This record gives sequence, C-alpha cells and structure tokens, in this order.
Amino acid sequence: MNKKQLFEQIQAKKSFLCVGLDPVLENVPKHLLSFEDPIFEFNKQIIEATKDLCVAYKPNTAFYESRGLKGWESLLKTWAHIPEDIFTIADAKRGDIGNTSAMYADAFFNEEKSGMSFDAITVAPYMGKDSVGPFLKYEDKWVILLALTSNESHSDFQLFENADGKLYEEVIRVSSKWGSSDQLMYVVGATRGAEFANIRRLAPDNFLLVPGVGAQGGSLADVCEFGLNATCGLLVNSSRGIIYAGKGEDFAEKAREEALKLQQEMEIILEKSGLL
Ligand SMILES: O=c1ccn([C@@H]2O[C@H](COP(=O)(O)O)[C@@H](O)[C@H]2O)c(=O)[nH]1
Repeated sequence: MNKKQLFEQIQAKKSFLCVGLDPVLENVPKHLLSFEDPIFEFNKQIIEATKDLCVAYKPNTAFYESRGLKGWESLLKTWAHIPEDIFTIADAKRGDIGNTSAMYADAFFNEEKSGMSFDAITVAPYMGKDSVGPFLKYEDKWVILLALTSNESHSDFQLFENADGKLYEEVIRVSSKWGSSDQLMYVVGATRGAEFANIRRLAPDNFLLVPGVGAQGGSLADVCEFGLNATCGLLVNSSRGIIYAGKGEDFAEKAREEALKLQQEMEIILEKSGLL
C-alpha cells in the first residue's frame, strides 16, 4: 500500500488507528482455549470487531515467536486474515549486516518464500544504511525506523547530544536520505508528546508510527497537536488497551468499544484539521 492509498483509507474510515495484535495465551478468554489455535481465534475475533474502525494492524512478532512453530503459524494465519485494504505492520525490530537483513526482508515481505507479505516492518537503525537497504528494495513496502521510543529508558542512547544535536535527530536526518517518505516511517512514542514539533521539523512528510496510547498513558491530543501533516502522517497504535478491554465472552465487543472511542476522537481531530 502506498502513501496515497493509506491516506485514502484514513479519510474513508475517519481514523488513523492501528490496532496492536499482541496476544498472550494466559490472557485469552477461557472459552477460546478449546479452539485448535486459540491465539488465531482471538486475533480473528478482534479483527472482525475492529476492522471498520482502524487502518492498520500491528502484530508484534515477539508474541508469536515466543510460542515457537505454533506461534509462527498463528502469525501467518493472522496476517492472511487481515483484509487487503488494511495496512499491516510486522513489529519485528530487525536489522543486521546486509545479507542477513535480506533474509529478514524475505521473511516479512516475500510471500512466495515465507507465506507472508506485510506492508511494513519495524527496523532498528543502529547498524546503519547497509542494514536497512535490503528492506527498501521492495516496491510499495515500508521501513519503520525506531527514532524516539515510548519506553522510559529511551534516554539511555536516543537523547545523547553533541554539536549536531540529539542521536534520534541524527537518525532521522541521516536515514531520510536513504529512501523517500513513500518508503520510510519513524517510530515515535506517544509518551514523547513534547518532541513532536521537533520531529515534524526533521521529517515533515513522513508517516510516524506512534505506540504508547492506552496502556502506556500517552495522549492522543498531545501527539496530534504537532504530529499531523498534510496526509495525516500518523498511525497511532494501541495494543493492550484494545485487545484486553474485556476478559470474558464479550471481549471482542469490549475491544470494539475501546477502538470506537479512539476512532471518534480521531474523527474530530481530522475534521478540525481540515483533513476530511
Ligand atoms: O517505542 C515503542 C516501540 C514499539 N512499541 C510496541 O508497541 C506496542 C504497544 O503496546 P501497548 O500494549 O499499547 O502498550 C507493543 O507491541 C510494543 O512492543 C512500543 O510500545 N514503544
């Protein structure tokens, strides 16, 4: 999916919500445990309940990899179940020497080889240009580079400063020469509200993937105040806040209620910003 198509989806659904699919077996409602693949059944029902309210789904691969072969199978089936017009993000945080990154790119972008073809993958920028390049070779696929993350320890490295500025600023400045804003997004935590104006100065046209609303307490209003651009430019993710809104047989309805609250907030913001 390209940028134009993504913005069209945002306008059609009046939403820039990304639902995070991070299921843990212990948190899956009991009545699903008799299914052959409870994780997939859980995801399937979440997708059915929220697919008209969001423009993206983001399975974090850790939640599948941790379950070995059956986890990969759940991930594959989940990817295949997501409607074609919804943006898919493999939150895998990969990046290695070039020939290894090429294998990671095949794993998440090359359906013929791996059975999956996500629209985007999250990548750690630490190893530099040749570790990111193999992901950028795929047409209409996206690399989402970690820039300023939502966790408390983001400051251990990302805020390191020299005469040129902070490390995360340098990540954006340098990497934006590796590909266009039709290929590159950045991860910026919703908990970093105060930094959005600065980030937009460095990356005016790029989409930002913004995790951290919901369970991590980030504010949608703060993110949008300076984060929006002419094509919306934001995919705001909530995982636990949506998928674990309910614990019983009505978990999918409860998930829908939480997703709807965020979508309605987003619709007001998009309307006020003249983006609809
Ligand atoms: O800076 C980052 C980068 C990635 N994440 C991931 O996003 C989701 C957030 O989940 P919640 O349950 O909504 O907190 C999860 O997959 C993280 O690994 C992030 O939170 N912050």
